[in-house]
Order: sequence, then structure tokens, then C-alpha cells
Amino acid sequence: MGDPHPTPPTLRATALGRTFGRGPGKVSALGPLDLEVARGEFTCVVGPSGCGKSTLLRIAAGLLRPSTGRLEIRAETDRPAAMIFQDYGIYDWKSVLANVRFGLDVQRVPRKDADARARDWLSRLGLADFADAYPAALSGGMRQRVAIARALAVEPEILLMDEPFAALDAQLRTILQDELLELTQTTRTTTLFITHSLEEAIVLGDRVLVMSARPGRILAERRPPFARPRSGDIRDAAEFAALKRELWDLLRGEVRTEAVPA
Ligand SMILES: Nc1ncnc2c1ncn2[C@@H]1O[C@H](COP(=O)(O)OP(=O)(O)OP(=O)(O)O)[C@@H](O)[C@H]1O
Repeated sequence: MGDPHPTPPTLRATALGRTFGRGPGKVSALGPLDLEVARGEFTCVVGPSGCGKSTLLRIAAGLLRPSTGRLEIRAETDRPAAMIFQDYGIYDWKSVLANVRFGLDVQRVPRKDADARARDWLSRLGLADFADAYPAALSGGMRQRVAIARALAVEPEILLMDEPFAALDAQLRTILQDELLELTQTTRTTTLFITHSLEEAIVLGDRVLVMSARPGRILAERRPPFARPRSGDIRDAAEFAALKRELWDLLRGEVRTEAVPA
């Protein structure tokens, strides 16, 4: 109320920084970094290895405290954020259904409703027949779908994804990118997505942010010029290749910086 900003950002980092250790072994991992993610926006972050991408996401998820600056999440419900990791983060001792229901159980959603919502998400992700299976019986792609279903089932205001498809082969990765594209265009969940893959960032993102070598800062921002709803077919567009080249040129300098000892 009374806010002059018509659509305040859901996530805002201000002069955010993080160091690890102290003394001569101290590592400056991140920042100072400024970042805003608007409501409903899918923001991808690319950057050289070790530049602090996971550190940023862990701070956003509340798993790590910043050393300097602030990270604010403007939540309107009690379901601010859900996180999806590269290694799926699902429980091997719980059935697929129980995994997807997990966040709903934590929120004390009544069992019948929670089961119905979990089953709905499982069928949206093509896993309806695997509700009673255990994760050990699933492929990597299916396990990651379970993790996505679990995160989306709680209808989070912000989805934080840390290289969720990195462990998958190229074909499966493309399939899951397309599925995530479709899902997020329907739900318009505010998303912060970390990836090493420029292609993934361009396919999925409203914005692609390029981070510098460690300690990571935002070097550049590009908006893929593809209207929504878009499909994976944009991979064949000339603008796609051009943007990928441009992002790679930006990133290449940073990868070199990182390779040179300080
Ligand atoms: N708990 C920790 N203790 C000490 N150093 C850490 C810790 N976590 C991260 N670092 C260091 O902070 C820097 C940034 O790490 P981070 O994992 O955020 O990078 P990243 O960009 O996600 O890397 P990658 O792309 O390789 O996954 C690295 O130098 C890393 O070694």
C-alpha cells in the first residue's frame, strides 16, 4: 500500500556478499551483487564455475547467511520458496507419492487433499503410474520430475533451481527443458534458475544474467527475444544462435579470468 513501485520485485538482493573462512584462507565467493527478480519472471543465471551461483541460491533459499548486504523476498503467502537441486534431493525411503506430498504434509494439508494434489502433479509430469514406486526404481529423468512435482505441489511463490538438469543426458535434458517451459508458462511462478548451459538459459529465461568470475557479480543482462508462450522450437531460430554467441563471448572472458591465478 502506498508503494510507488507498481509491481515490486519478489526477490531483491542489495550489495549481497558472502565470504568463507577467515585469515589467509578466506575465500570471497560472491558479490557485492545487486539483483531484482520481478513477480512471475523466469530469471536464469549463467557464470563460470565457482563464481558463487550456488552460494547466491543457497542464500535466497535461507540455507546460508550473507556476509554483507541483504536479500529480501517479498512473499504474500506462507509458501515463499521451494528449491530443486542437481542431485534431485528426493527421499529414497519414501514412495514417489509420499515424496511429492512431502511439502504438503509439512504444511499440514489434510491427507486426502494432499494426496489429490500430489497425484495431479504426478500426472502432469507423466508419472501417474509410478505413484507407489520408490525412487530407486526410477531413471534420473524421472527422479528429477519427482523433484519438480514436489516443489511445484506446494505452489511456491519462488522456485529456486540449481542446475536441475546437469546430471541428465542431452536428450533428456532437452525434454525436461521443454516440459519446464510449458509448466512455468502456465503457472507463471517466479523462478531463479542457475545453469551452465547457455541454451537452457535462452530457452527458459525471460532474462539471462551473466555473472563474473569469483567473487560473482552481475556483468550483463540479456532478454531472449522470443514472445511467450514459446516452445522449444526457438532453438532453431537465427536469433537464438546469435544470442548464444553473444552470451558465450561475454562468458569466455570470465572463464579466462578465472583460469589465471590471482
Ligand atoms: N561451505 C563452503 N566453505 C568454503 N568455501 C566454499 C563453501 N561453499 C562454497 N565455497 C567456495 O565459494 C566459491 C563459490 O562456490 P559456489 O558453489 O557458489 O560456485 P558455483 O558458481 O555454484 O560453482 P559451480 O558452477 O562449479 O557449481 C567457490 O570458490 C567455492 O569453493
